[in-house]
Amino acid sequence: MFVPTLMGQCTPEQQAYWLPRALDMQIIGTYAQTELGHGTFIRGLETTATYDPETETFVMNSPTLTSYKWWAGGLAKTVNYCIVVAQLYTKGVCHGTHPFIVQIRDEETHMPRPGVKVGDIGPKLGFNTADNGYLGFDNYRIPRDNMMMKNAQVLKDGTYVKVARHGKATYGTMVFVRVLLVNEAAFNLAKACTIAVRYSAIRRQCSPDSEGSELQVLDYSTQQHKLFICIATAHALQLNSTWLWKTFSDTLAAIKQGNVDTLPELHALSSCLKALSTADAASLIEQCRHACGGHGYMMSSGLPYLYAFVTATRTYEGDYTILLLQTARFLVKAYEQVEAGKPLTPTVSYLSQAFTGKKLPWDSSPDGIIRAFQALAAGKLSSTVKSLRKRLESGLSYEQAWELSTIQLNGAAEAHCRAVMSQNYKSEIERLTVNSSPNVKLVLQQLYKVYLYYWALERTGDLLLYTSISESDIFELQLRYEGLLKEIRPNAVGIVDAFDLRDEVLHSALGSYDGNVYERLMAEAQKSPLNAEPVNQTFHTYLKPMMKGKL
Ligand SMILES: CC(C)(COP(=O)(O)OP(=O)(O)OC[C@H]1O[C@@H](n2cnc3c(N)ncnc32)[C@H](O)[C@@H]1OP(=O)(O)O)[C@@H](O)C(=O)NCCC(=O)NCCSC(=O)/C=C/CCCCCCCCCCCCC(=O)O
Ligand SMILES: Cc1cc2nc3c(=O)[nH]c(=O)nc-3n(C[C@H](O)[C@H](O)[C@H](O)COP(=O)(O)OP(=O)(O)OC[C@H]3O[C@@H](n4cnc5c(N)ncnc54)[C@H](O)[C@@H]3O)c2cc1C
Repeated sequence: MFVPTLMGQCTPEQQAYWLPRALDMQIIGTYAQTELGHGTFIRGLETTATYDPETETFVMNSPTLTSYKWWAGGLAKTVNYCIVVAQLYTKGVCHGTHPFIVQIRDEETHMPRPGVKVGDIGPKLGFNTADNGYLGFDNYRIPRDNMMMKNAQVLKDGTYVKVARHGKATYGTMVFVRVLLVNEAAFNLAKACTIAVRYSAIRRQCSPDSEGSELQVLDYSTQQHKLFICIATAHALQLNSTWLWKTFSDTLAAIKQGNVDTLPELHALSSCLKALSTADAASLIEQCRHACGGHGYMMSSGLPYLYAFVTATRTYEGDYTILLLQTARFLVKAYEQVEAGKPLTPTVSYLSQAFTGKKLPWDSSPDGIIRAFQALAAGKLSSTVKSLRKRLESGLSYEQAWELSTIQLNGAAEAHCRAVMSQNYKSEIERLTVNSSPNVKLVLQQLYKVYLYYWALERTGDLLLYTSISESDIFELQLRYEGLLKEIRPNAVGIVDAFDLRDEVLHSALGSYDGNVYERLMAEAQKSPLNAEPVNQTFHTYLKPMMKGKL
C-alpha cells in the first residue's frame, strides 16, 4: 500500500524523490490510516498534523490513546517510513484527513526517532507473518514537503490550497487495493478447492453395500455440492477481477483527462465486488476445510492458513457491511435517476425493470436466470426505497431513515453485486472460449451453470417474490443442479489441476500433486517438537506427581 499511495497521492517531484528509494527497497514503508479508535470512519481519525510556518514543518501528534495508529502491516519492527493519514491543521483551521510521509525509524540504526512510539499489536487469528503495529507521536516534526501534495497543498506561509476537483481523491489507494483483493480472493479460493478436490479423490470412506470397496468421498453428492461451487466461484471471481481491473484502468485514464464521471460507479463496483468476493472466498475456503474432515483441520493441510489469511480480507480495506452500504448509496441514486427518466450507467441499466410493476416471467436458461437475478436486485432495491420513503414521510431525518433501512440496503447491494458477477461470469466465459475446443467450452459452461443454479436455489424466496418461478420450477431446477454435479464429477480433478498451482504454492499435505496424502501427513507429524523424545519431561514434572497424588 506504501508504493501505490506514493504513486497516487504525490506530485511528480515528490514521486521522483520517494519512488526510486521505495522501489529499490532503500526505504520500507507502510500505510498507517486506521487507529485504535477508528478504522471505518476515516473522517473521525484523531492523529493531527499541525503546520508551523515558523519552521515550515508539520507537528504530528497523537492526542489520545484511541488516536494511536493501529494495525498497519510491517509497522511494528519492519518499516522505517509510514504514510500517515492525519487531520491537517493550518492557520487554526482543520482541513480534514490528508496523507503524510513520516520517517519513524533511523535509516542506519533502525531505532525509533525521538517523539515516536512504535510496537507490535500482538498475536492475531492469522496474518502472523506480518508485524502489524501501533504508532504514536509526541510533537514529532516532519518537513512541509512530506505532505503528499498531489490533491492538496500547504504553502510555506500556511495557506491551504485544494488541487483535486473531486473530493475523494485521497481514497484512491483503497480503491486500488480493493480491486486487487478480488483477484486475491480468486487465487486463494483456487488453492483451497485444489486441495479439497484432490484430497476428496484420494480419500475413501464407507461402502454403501457391505461387500463393495469404500467410495472416493468425491463420489458423494453432498461432497460435490460442497466443492463444485468452490471451483465455479474461483473462476467467477477471477473473471470479475479481470473485468474490474479494466474498469479501474479506464476510470483512472479518464480521471487523468480530468473526467471523474465514472468514479462513483467504480467506487460502487469495487466496494461490492471486494465485499462479496472476500466474504464468498472466506466462507467457501472454510467449506473446503469442512469437506476434508479431521485432516482438513491440520495446519499441514494448508486450509487453516488460507482461511485465516482470507477471512481478514473481509475486514481490511473496508469492512464488508460498510462497503455494501457504499454501493447501496450509489444504487439509491441510480433508482432516482430512473424515476427522473435519466440515462443509467451500464451496470445498473437493468434497474428500469423495477418500474414495470410485473413479475419477470421465469426462464431457467442461463440468460433467464441472470435476468431473474437482475429482477431480484431491482425488486429488492425498489422495496428498500419504499421503506426509506415511508420512514421519511413519518418525519424522520434522511440519516435516521437511512440507518433504519440499512439491513435492506445491504441486501439490495448484495443482490446487485450477485447479478453483476453472474452477468460478467457468463459473458467473459463466452468471450474467452470463442476459439476453445468443445470440451473446454462444455466444462466452463457447466461451471457457470453450477454458479447460476446454486445461487438461484439459494435465493428461491426472493425469486418467488420478483419472478413467476413456481414450486415445480424450483423442484425441476434442484434436480437439474444435482444432475449437473454428476456430469462435472469425471473432470473435477482435471479442472482443479488446470489452476496449475505448484505444490510449493499449495503448501498442503492433502493437496500435493502426487496424492501421497497419508505419507505426507505422517511426515509432517514427525516434525512436531513433541516427537523429539519418547517421554516428554512434563511426565516427570506434572503427570507422575499428579498420578501419585503429589500435585
Ligand atoms: C467510504 C467511507 C466508509 C465513508 O467515507 P466518507 O468520507 O464518510 O464518505 P461518505 O460520506 O460515505 O461519502 C462521501 C462521498 O464520497 C464517495 N466516496 C467515498 N469513498 C470513496 C472512494 N474510495 N472512491 C470514490 N468515492 C468515494 C461516496 O460515494 C460519496 O459520494 P456521494 O456523496 O454519494 O456522491 C470511508 O470512511 C471508508 O472508505 N472507510 C473504510 C476505511 C478503509 O477502507 N480502511 C482501509 C485502511 S488500509 C487497510 O486496511 C490496509 C490493509 C492492508 C492489508 C494487506 C493488503 C494486501 C494487499 C493484497 C494484494 C496483494 C497483491 C499482490 C499479490 C502478489 O504479488 O502475489
Ligand atoms: C489483517 C489486517 C490488516 C490490516 N492492515 C491495515 C493497514 O495496513 N493499514 C491500515 O490503515 N489499516 C489496516 N487494517 C485495519 C482495517 O482497515 C480496519 O480493521 C477496517 O477498516 C475496519 O475498521 P475497524 O477495525 O475500526 O472496524 P469497525 O469499523 O469498528 O467495525 C466494527 C463493526 O461495526 C460495524 N460498523 C462500523 N461502522 C458502521 C456503520 N456506519 N454502519 C453499520 N455498521 C458499522 C462494522 O460493520 C463491524 O461489524 C488491517 C486490519 C486487519 C484485520
